[in-house]
Amino acid sequence: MQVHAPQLILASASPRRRELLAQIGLHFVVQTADVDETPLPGETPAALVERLAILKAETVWNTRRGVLHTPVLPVLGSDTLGILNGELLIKPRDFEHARQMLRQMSGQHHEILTAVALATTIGVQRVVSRSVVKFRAITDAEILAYWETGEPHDKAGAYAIQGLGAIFVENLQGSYSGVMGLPLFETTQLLAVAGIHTL
Ligand SMILES: Cc1cn([C@H]2C[C@H](O)[C@@H](COP(=O)(O)OP(=O)(O)OP(=O)(O)O)O2)c(=O)[nH]c1=O
Repeated sequence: MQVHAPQLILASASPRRRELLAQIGLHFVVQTADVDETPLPGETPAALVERLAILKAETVWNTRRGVLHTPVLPVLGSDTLGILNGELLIKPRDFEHARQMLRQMSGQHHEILTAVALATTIGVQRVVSRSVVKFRAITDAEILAYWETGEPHDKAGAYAIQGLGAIFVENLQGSYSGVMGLPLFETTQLLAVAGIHTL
Protein backbone atom coordinates (compact mmCIF):
# COMPACT_ATOMS: atom_id res chain seq x y z
CA MET A 1 0.00 0.00 0.00
CA GLN A 2 1.32 3.44 -0.96
CA VAL A 3 1.50 5.97 1.87
CA HIS A 4 0.86 9.59 0.85
CA ALA A 5 2.09 12.63 2.73
CA PRO A 6 -0.86 14.71 3.96
CA GLN A 7 -1.61 17.87 1.94
CA LEU A 8 -3.79 19.53 4.55
CA ILE A 9 -5.44 19.26 7.95
CA LEU A 10 -9.21 18.85 8.16
CA ALA A 11 -10.49 20.61 11.28
CA SER A 12 -13.69 18.59 11.55
CA ALA A 13 -15.23 15.69 13.44
CA SER A 14 -17.76 15.18 10.64
CA PRO A 15 -17.46 11.82 8.85
CA ARG A 16 -19.28 13.41 5.86
CA ARG A 17 -16.54 16.03 5.40
CA ARG A 18 -13.90 13.28 5.54
CA GLU A 19 -15.75 11.27 2.90
CA LEU A 20 -16.14 14.28 0.61
CA LEU A 21 -12.47 15.27 0.80
CA ALA A 22 -11.43 11.67 0.19
CA GLN A 23 -13.84 11.53 -2.78
CA ILE A 24 -11.69 14.07 -4.65
CA GLY A 25 -8.46 12.25 -3.87
CA LEU A 26 -6.97 14.58 -1.28
CA HIS A 27 -4.66 13.28 1.45
CA PHE A 28 -5.27 14.82 4.84
CA VAL A 29 -5.13 14.32 8.57
CA VAL A 30 -7.99 15.15 10.91
CA GLN A 31 -7.67 17.35 13.97
CA THR A 32 -10.93 18.44 15.52
CA ALA A 33 -11.71 21.88 16.90
CA ASP A 34 -14.17 21.99 19.76
CA VAL A 35 -15.66 25.47 19.41
CA ASP A 36 -18.67 27.19 20.94
CA GLU A 37 -21.31 27.29 18.19
CA THR A 38 -23.71 29.66 20.01
CA PRO A 39 -24.80 32.60 17.81
CA LEU A 40 -23.79 36.08 18.98
CA PRO A 41 -26.66 38.47 19.78
CA GLY A 42 -28.15 39.76 16.53
CA GLU A 43 -25.80 37.67 14.36
CA THR A 44 -27.21 36.77 10.94
CA PRO A 45 -27.07 33.12 9.77
CA ALA A 46 -24.61 34.05 7.00
CA ALA A 47 -22.31 35.80 9.49
CA LEU A 48 -22.61 32.90 11.96
CA VAL A 49 -21.78 30.12 9.49
CA GLU A 50 -18.78 32.06 8.20
CA ARG A 51 -17.51 32.91 11.68
CA LEU A 52 -17.73 29.28 12.82
CA ALA A 53 -15.88 27.92 9.76
CA ILE A 54 -13.11 30.49 10.36
CA LEU A 55 -13.04 29.75 14.09
CA LYS A 56 -12.66 26.00 13.48
CA ALA A 57 -9.81 26.54 10.98
CA GLU A 58 -8.04 29.15 13.13
CA THR A 59 -8.35 27.14 16.34
CA VAL A 60 -6.56 24.15 14.81
CA TRP A 61 -4.07 26.38 12.96
CA ASN A 62 -3.07 28.08 16.24
CA THR A 63 -2.74 24.78 18.11
CA ARG A 64 -0.54 23.25 15.42
CA ARG A 65 1.62 26.33 15.16
CA GLY A 66 2.10 26.49 18.93
CA VAL A 67 3.09 22.84 19.24
CA LEU A 68 5.30 22.29 16.25
CA HIS A 69 7.17 25.57 15.66
CA THR A 70 7.55 24.51 12.04
CA PRO A 71 5.64 25.37 8.84
CA VAL A 72 2.10 24.08 9.27
CA LEU A 73 -0.08 22.45 6.64
CA PRO A 74 -3.14 24.44 5.49
CA VAL A 75 -6.12 23.87 7.81
CA LEU A 76 -9.65 23.51 6.43
CA GLY A 77 -12.67 24.28 8.64
CA SER A 78 -16.33 24.21 7.70
CA ASP A 79 -19.79 24.81 9.11
CA THR A 80 -23.30 24.00 7.84
CA LEU A 81 -26.66 25.39 8.87
CA GLY A 82 -30.12 25.85 7.42
CA ILE A 83 -32.53 28.77 7.35
CA LEU A 84 -36.30 28.70 7.09
CA ASN A 85 -38.36 31.88 7.44
CA GLY A 86 -35.40 33.59 9.05
CA GLU A 87 -35.05 30.83 11.71
CA LEU A 88 -31.92 28.71 12.08
CA LEU A 89 -32.04 25.00 11.28
CA ILE A 90 -29.25 23.51 13.37
CA LYS A 91 -28.42 20.09 14.79
CA PRO A 92 -31.46 18.95 16.81
CA ARG A 93 -31.16 18.99 20.59
CA ASP A 94 -33.73 16.18 20.90
CA PHE A 95 -36.74 14.62 19.15
CA GLU A 96 -39.02 17.57 19.94
CA HIS A 97 -36.61 19.99 18.33
CA ALA A 98 -36.19 17.76 15.25
CA ARG A 99 -39.98 17.38 14.93
CA GLN A 100 -40.47 21.12 15.16
CA MET A 101 -37.90 21.76 12.41
CA LEU A 102 -39.11 18.97 10.10
CA ARG A 103 -42.76 20.04 10.48
CA GLN A 104 -41.78 23.56 9.38
CA MET A 105 -39.71 22.21 6.49
CA SER A 106 -42.55 19.95 5.27
CA GLY A 107 -43.77 21.10 1.82
CA GLN A 108 -41.50 24.19 1.96
CA HIS A 109 -38.24 25.53 0.60
CA HIS A 110 -35.33 26.06 3.00
CA GLU A 111 -31.82 27.33 2.48
CA ILE A 112 -28.62 25.48 3.42
CA LEU A 113 -25.45 27.51 3.94
CA THR A 114 -22.05 25.88 4.20
CA ALA A 115 -19.00 28.01 4.86
CA VAL A 116 -15.47 26.78 4.21
CA ALA A 117 -12.37 28.48 5.63
CA LEU A 118 -8.75 27.71 4.82
CA ALA A 119 -6.02 28.91 7.18
CA THR A 120 -2.53 29.19 5.67
CA THR A 121 0.61 31.27 6.23
CA ILE A 122 -1.01 34.10 4.22
CA GLY A 123 -4.08 34.26 6.46
CA VAL A 124 -7.61 32.81 6.27
CA GLN A 125 -9.54 32.63 3.00
CA ARG A 126 -13.21 31.70 3.02
CA VAL A 127 -16.19 31.03 0.83
CA VAL A 128 -19.89 30.35 1.46
CA SER A 129 -22.07 27.98 -0.59
CA ARG A 130 -25.85 28.56 -0.67
CA SER A 131 -28.39 25.97 -1.74
CA VAL A 132 -32.18 25.94 -1.79
CA VAL A 133 -33.90 22.64 -0.96
CA LYS A 134 -37.61 21.91 -1.46
CA PHE A 135 -39.11 19.23 0.77
CA ARG A 136 -42.24 17.25 -0.04
CA ALA A 137 -44.97 17.15 2.57
CA ILE A 138 -43.92 14.94 5.51
CA THR A 139 -46.33 13.33 8.00
CA ASP A 140 -45.79 13.18 11.76
CA ALA A 141 -45.58 9.39 11.53
CA GLU A 142 -42.75 9.76 9.00
CA ILE A 143 -40.94 12.25 11.23
CA LEU A 144 -41.05 9.80 14.14
CA ALA A 145 -39.97 6.85 12.00
CA TYR A 146 -37.15 8.93 10.49
CA TRP A 147 -35.97 10.09 13.95
CA GLU A 148 -35.86 6.47 15.09
CA THR A 149 -33.40 5.56 12.34
CA GLY A 150 -30.88 7.77 14.17
CA GLU A 151 -29.91 9.55 10.95
CA PRO A 152 -31.23 13.05 11.82
CA HIS A 153 -29.55 13.23 15.26
CA ASP A 154 -26.26 14.92 14.28
CA LYS A 155 -27.32 16.73 11.08
CA ALA A 156 -28.17 20.40 10.58
CA GLY A 157 -31.92 20.65 9.91
CA ALA A 158 -32.36 17.07 11.21
CA TYR A 159 -31.90 15.33 7.85
CA ALA A 160 -29.21 13.91 5.60
CA ILE A 161 -29.54 14.44 1.85
CA GLN A 162 -27.00 11.64 1.34
CA GLY A 163 -29.08 9.17 3.35
CA LEU A 164 -32.72 8.21 3.82
CA GLY A 165 -33.49 11.95 4.06
CA ALA A 166 -33.17 12.04 0.26
CA ILE A 167 -36.78 10.79 0.06
CA PHE A 168 -37.97 14.20 1.30
CA VAL A 169 -35.96 16.21 -1.26
CA GLU A 170 -38.26 17.18 -4.13
CA ASN A 171 -35.80 19.65 -5.59
CA LEU A 172 -32.29 21.02 -5.02
CA GLN A 173 -30.83 24.21 -6.44
CA GLY A 174 -27.20 24.61 -5.54
CA SER A 175 -24.51 22.25 -4.32
CA TYR A 176 -25.25 18.66 -3.28
CA SER A 177 -21.85 18.37 -1.55
CA GLY A 178 -22.52 21.76 0.08
CA VAL A 179 -25.76 20.49 1.61
CA MET A 180 -23.91 17.37 2.78
CA GLY A 181 -21.35 19.54 4.58
CA LEU A 182 -18.46 20.47 2.24
CA PRO A 183 -19.06 22.17 -1.14
CA LEU A 184 -16.39 20.59 -3.31
CA PHE A 185 -16.40 23.17 -6.13
CA GLU A 186 -15.76 26.05 -3.72
CA THR A 187 -13.37 23.98 -1.60
CA THR A 188 -11.13 23.14 -4.55
CA GLN A 189 -11.03 26.83 -5.53
CA LEU A 190 -9.78 27.75 -2.04
CA LEU A 191 -7.25 24.91 -2.07
CA ALA A 192 -5.94 25.90 -5.51
CA VAL A 193 -5.06 29.35 -4.15
CA ALA A 194 -2.95 27.57 -1.53
CA GLY A 195 -1.25 25.49 -4.23
CA ILE A 196 -3.18 22.28 -3.52
CA HIS A 197 -4.59 20.73 -6.70
CA THR A 198 -6.87 17.77 -7.25
CA LEU A 199 -6.05 17.18 -10.94
C1 LIG B 1 -28.32 19.32 5.77
C2 LIG B 1 -27.32 18.23 6.02
C3 LIG B 1 -26.34 18.35 7.02
N1 LIG B 1 -25.44 17.34 7.25
C4 LIG B 1 -24.42 17.44 8.30
C5 LIG B 1 -23.11 18.09 7.86
C6 LIG B 1 -22.46 18.46 9.18
O1 LIG B 1 -21.66 17.35 9.61
C7 LIG B 1 -23.65 18.64 10.13
C8 LIG B 1 -23.78 20.08 10.55
O2 LIG B 1 -22.99 20.32 11.69
P1 LIG B 1 -21.66 21.19 11.72
O3 LIG B 1 -21.64 21.91 13.03
O4 LIG B 1 -21.50 21.99 10.46
O5 LIG B 1 -20.48 20.10 11.68
P2 LIG B 1 -20.16 18.90 12.69
O6 LIG B 1 -20.47 19.28 14.11
O7 LIG B 1 -20.80 17.63 12.17
O8 LIG B 1 -18.58 18.72 12.50
P3 LIG B 1 -17.41 19.80 12.79
O9 LIG B 1 -18.00 21.00 13.49
O10 LIG B 1 -16.40 19.09 13.65
O11 LIG B 1 -16.85 20.13 11.42
O12 LIG B 1 -24.81 18.25 9.39
C9 LIG B 1 -25.47 16.19 6.46
O13 LIG B 1 -24.65 15.27 6.67
N2 LIG B 1 -26.41 16.08 5.46
C10 LIG B 1 -27.34 17.04 5.20
O14 LIG B 1 -28.16 16.86 4.28
